[in-house]
Amino acid sequence: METTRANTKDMNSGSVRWQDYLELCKPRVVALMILTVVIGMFLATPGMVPLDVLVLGNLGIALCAASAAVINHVVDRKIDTIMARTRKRPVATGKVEPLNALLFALAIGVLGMGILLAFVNPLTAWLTLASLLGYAVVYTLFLKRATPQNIVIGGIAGAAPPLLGWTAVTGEFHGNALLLVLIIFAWTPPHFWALAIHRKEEYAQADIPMLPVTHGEQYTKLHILLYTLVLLLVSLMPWMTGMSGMIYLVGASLLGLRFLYWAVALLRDSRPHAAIKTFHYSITYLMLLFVVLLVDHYLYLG
Ligand code: HEM
Ligand SMILES: CC(C)=CCC/C(C)=C/CC/C(C)=C/COP(=O)(O)OP(=O)(O)O
Repeated sequence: METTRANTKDMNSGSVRWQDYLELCKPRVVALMILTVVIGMFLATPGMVPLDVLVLGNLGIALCAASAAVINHVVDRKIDTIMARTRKRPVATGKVEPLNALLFALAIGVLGMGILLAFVNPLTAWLTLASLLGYAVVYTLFLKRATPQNIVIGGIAGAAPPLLGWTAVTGEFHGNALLLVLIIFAWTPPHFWALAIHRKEEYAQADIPMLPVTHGEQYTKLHILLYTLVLLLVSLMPWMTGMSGMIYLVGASLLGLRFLYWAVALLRDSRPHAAIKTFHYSITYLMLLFVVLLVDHYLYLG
């Protein structure tokens, strides 16, 4: 038994590659976050974002977000082995030792914070650290295992990136930046619960109290629809407040109505694979919504 475990470990740790460390950083999630950071930066100023803030701000924030993602892999290594979606992750399989992953998280986290403190500003650095701890510690270690509202509360940390971009440029809070945070906050439940419906059995097996497990699929689908309605309303606020113009109004409405279509299809079970399709659409939605915000910012038609 011992020999087998040692052999497996040798086999796994012998083939550690840099791609394993990259995977621990959840690069695609961080990439979308950085898109919202960049757009938060551009919306904060009528002109050009200073190049040093653009490059170093995004680098620092990305390193901290990646650090949080690595810690998430370490904390979740046991439950990750139970779920098919996460079973092959480098720490879960033993390919990367938890201690090595933690040291990696510490290194990139300290580097990210150092960059933000030295070259951006302290407000952005501390808000980024709060998001890092909010996700890696508050959400992953406590909320995820404690309540089906885990992702609603944890969503505050995930929603912060556009605010981080804004403060990186201006050094202060602004209502417009908080509107962008509110959009991602309202988007998170439909984004995640759609996937959680699709993966309900796995979460149940791992004993994680995600909403479809604790309250059933129909209840979750109803809440996805309600949050999608809130999202549609909140996404129109940049236009209502005069922050964005007609291009944004049209874009946000079309994207939001499409989201609503999927939320209704999911509730009525009228399309095959509606849950996973809603999840995929949520990502396209957020990406396009922020692109439209940027286009509108520079081509403002009133
Ligand atoms: C508490 C908040 C959030 C939760 C619980 C959550 C949950 C998840 C989960 C479980 C996945 C599947 C990952 C996988 O298959 O390995 C996922 C994928 C994804 N999430 Fe989220 N998410 C949250 C917030 C965000 C935010 C704020 C963003 C970006 C702004 C984001 C962007 C993405 C992207 C791009 C993917 C696809 C990743 C891929 O294809 O590998 N998520 N999310
Ligand atoms: C500094 C900063 C901006 C930090 C942001 C933190 C961050 C990377 C948030 C990602 C959100 C996310 C993918 C949650 C899923 O975790 P999960 O554990 O529920 O999903 P999993 O089962 O796929 O690991």
